[in-house]
Amino acid sequence: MEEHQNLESFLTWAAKLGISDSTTTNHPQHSLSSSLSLSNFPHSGGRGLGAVRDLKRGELILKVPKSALMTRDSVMEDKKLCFSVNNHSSLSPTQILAVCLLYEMGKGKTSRWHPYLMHLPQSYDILAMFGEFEKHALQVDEAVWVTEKAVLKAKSEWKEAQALMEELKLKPRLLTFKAWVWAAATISSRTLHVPWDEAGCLCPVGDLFNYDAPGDEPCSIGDGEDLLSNSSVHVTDLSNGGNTMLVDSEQLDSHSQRLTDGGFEEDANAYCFYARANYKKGDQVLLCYGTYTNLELLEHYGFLLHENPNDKVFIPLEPAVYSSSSWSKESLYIHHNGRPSFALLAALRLWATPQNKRRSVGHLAYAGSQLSPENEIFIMKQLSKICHAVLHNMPTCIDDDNLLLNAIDCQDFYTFMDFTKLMSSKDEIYTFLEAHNMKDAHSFTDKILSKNTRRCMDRWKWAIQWRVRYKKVLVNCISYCNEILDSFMK
Ligand SMILES: C[S@@+](CC[C@H](N)C(=O)[O-])C[C@H]1O[C@@H](n2cnc3c(N)ncnc32)[C@H](O)[C@@H]1O
Repeated sequence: MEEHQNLESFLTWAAKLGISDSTTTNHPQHSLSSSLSLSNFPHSGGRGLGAVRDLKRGELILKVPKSALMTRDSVMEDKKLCFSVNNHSSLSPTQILAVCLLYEMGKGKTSRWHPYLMHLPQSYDILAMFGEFEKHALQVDEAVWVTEKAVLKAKSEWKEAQALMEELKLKPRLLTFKAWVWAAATISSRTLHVPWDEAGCLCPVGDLFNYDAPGDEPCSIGDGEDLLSNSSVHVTDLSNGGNTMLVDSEQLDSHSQRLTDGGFEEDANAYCFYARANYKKGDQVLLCYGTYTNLELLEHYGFLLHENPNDKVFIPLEPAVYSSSSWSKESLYIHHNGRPSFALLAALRLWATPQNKRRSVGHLAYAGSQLSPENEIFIMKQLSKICHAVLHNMPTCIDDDNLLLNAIDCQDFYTFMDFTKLMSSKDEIYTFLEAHNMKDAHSFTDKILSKNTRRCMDRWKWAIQWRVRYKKVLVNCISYCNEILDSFMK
């Protein structure tokens, strides 16, 4: 009830700032009055925006005036903050935005954005906050390494910003690493790209759209993988570790040739959001924040997609594969459907060609052509062998992972243990039970209801879901190789 009232006052506050989903120019009392409504979508993002009527692709559905956006500039209209920030020029734009956010939080009810700040999540499940145990549950070195790097980065950025935060006399609870992680996660998962600030902006109401991957919409440019990855114009400056939600060039509506997602429009002096598809009344209205692999989604947003057309799986390759062609390491991967990337196929074909013949067939390999049946058979066997080896070296198999996912959903100790008994490898589950002091029915029942344990289990679940997707891609790649090999036998 209280939450509902808070929500109402947030949307009334938003309407006063001119945030509106209405296409007419009258000033509604409530920012969501004619196109969208706030709803819960338990299987795709939780809180999100739904269509209150049928929406047409390309239709303007939400407008957030510049004056309502929370940016470094708008927060730094506060003279004291501005003065102090100017003495700390070595901090990055994202670090400064994090300080601005914590500074505004410290103002409590006197903050201009108080109703908005009250609606931000209180905690996040972003990869950087996965604990030691869940990190290892990822099982893939590359993924564990990404997590470790994210934690180290957050720690060093927090330390660098300490002097400024102390100078601003932030309350002790806002000076903690926990508070910093909260601010960094808010920025990582909610900022939108703006052309004038690489840290991006926080956009009240506009940041309630949940994510849809590019590539699924009706007029996408097919699955011309390498073409597609180049056509994604990331407007954000990722070199700064910034991670603003953005719009891809491939989302240009083929009919109207205008963006079907959103962006800041100078003419309107507002952030404008457009329907990216036709929606029926009641559907969730989604936004594409960019092109992400599942690991990147976990790292920056704390979720993954079971069907992610942009997922990529990297496998260990011999150094000679990397040096056999000029393709970058990042382009040598396996697609979500198990197909090797264009570059991986070409690099393998050249690698399997005797060095003195590579020059003469290079043009064919770079054009994506097979070089000979023998060459193709050899590389398919090699690729399949690598995938088998990676799968074999993982501590658990997909069946065990699925049993583990079922066990994690259990609230009852005995059902939990029934699933465990079916697993061939039980180490992970015992380590978890031990670490959380849940080894018998009594302590299990006690702990399973605690918020902290539930959160740890939810994160553990994300980690397992990620590695299941990873393994499935490898299994699909093996099937792909077998299909090609079979076609040569006919
Ligand atoms: C910009 S916010 C979207 C609104 C958010 N659901 C809220 O309650 O404020 C982005 C966050 O929403 C969640 N999210 C967005 N899209 C999702 C999806 N397709 N599946 C699961 N979670 C999603 C993730 O937690 C992500 O970090």
